[in-house]
Amino acid sequence: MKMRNPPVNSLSLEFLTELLISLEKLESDKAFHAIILTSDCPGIFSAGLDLMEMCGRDPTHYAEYWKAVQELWLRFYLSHLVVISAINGVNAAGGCLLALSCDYRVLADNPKYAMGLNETLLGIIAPFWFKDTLVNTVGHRTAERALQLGLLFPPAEALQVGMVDKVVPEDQVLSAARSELAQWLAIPGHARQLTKSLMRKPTADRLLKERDADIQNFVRFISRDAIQKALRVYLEKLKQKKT
Ligand SMILES: CC/C=C\C/C=C\CCCC/C=C/C(=O)SCCNC(=O)CCNC(=O)[C@H](O)C(C)(C)COP(=O)(O)OP(=O)(O)OC[C@H]1O[C@@H](n2cnc3c(N)ncnc32)[C@H](O)[C@@H]1OP(=O)(O)O
Repeated sequence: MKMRNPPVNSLSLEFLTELLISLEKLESDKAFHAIILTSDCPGIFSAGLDLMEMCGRDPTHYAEYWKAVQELWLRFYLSHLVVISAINGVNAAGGCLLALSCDYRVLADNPKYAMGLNETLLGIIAPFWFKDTLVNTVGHRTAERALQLGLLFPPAEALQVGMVDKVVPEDQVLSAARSELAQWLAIPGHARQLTKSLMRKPTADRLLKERDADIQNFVRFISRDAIQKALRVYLEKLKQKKT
């Protein structure tokens, strides 16, 4: 699955919906057993959630957007398919969450390709299920420091803290993902799927039990004047980089 939403693969409502539909199609076709998730945007895996969806819109839109973000995470996190990410670019926040929801992560060795949950740098907060997904991957202490400081880890550090499983030269990222896949596909499917569910269901269940409350929290939080201002300032900084 090659993500293509130029220029930065930001996860707009339309793009989230496309990803969700593609994933559902693959999952319902018995011929498919695995997905390699990668990007078609040079140097960028994903810039994360689309800030334009969270800025200057009305509460109904925020609720619809957040429901789609939840849906995509639940679907990826609990997918019965083997999902491996071949991370071939910088990967921030919501994009990093997608990669963390995969079964295995290969990252291209380029110091520009940092990844992490950098929400605090924007003046916003990673929700509990983003946090839980990171804790499940790198452990509590590393997650606490990474989340508070909004750290984006370059490849060597991402590997060292366990945020990715392998770092390879840029031109080998897809072939490394394919080689890894062979090992996962050699395991009897039902045993691997049930084990994945055993490991992940408690984390997913927490959101499933509190989905509506989580949407309401998001809408309340994102609608605050101070948060809207912080997001506008951040977007402005991104645009000013060019001048
Ligand atoms: C109580 C709590 C309850 C609930 C929680 C509440 C709320 C918070 C939850 C929210 C969780 C949020 C998750 C997120 O994912 S937020 C997004 C974080 N992403 C980032 O910080 C990345 C920002 N982007 C960049 O750093 C760079 O763009 C990047 C990816 C390094 C690429 O750099 P470059 O190639 O130089 O490209 P540009 O910066 O020039 O960008 C091109 C173009 O794209 C626009 N853009 C970039 N990122 C985004 C984005 N995430 N959304 C929308 N648009 C984006 C950028 O502004 C440029 O636009 P232009 O019009 O100038 O061409």
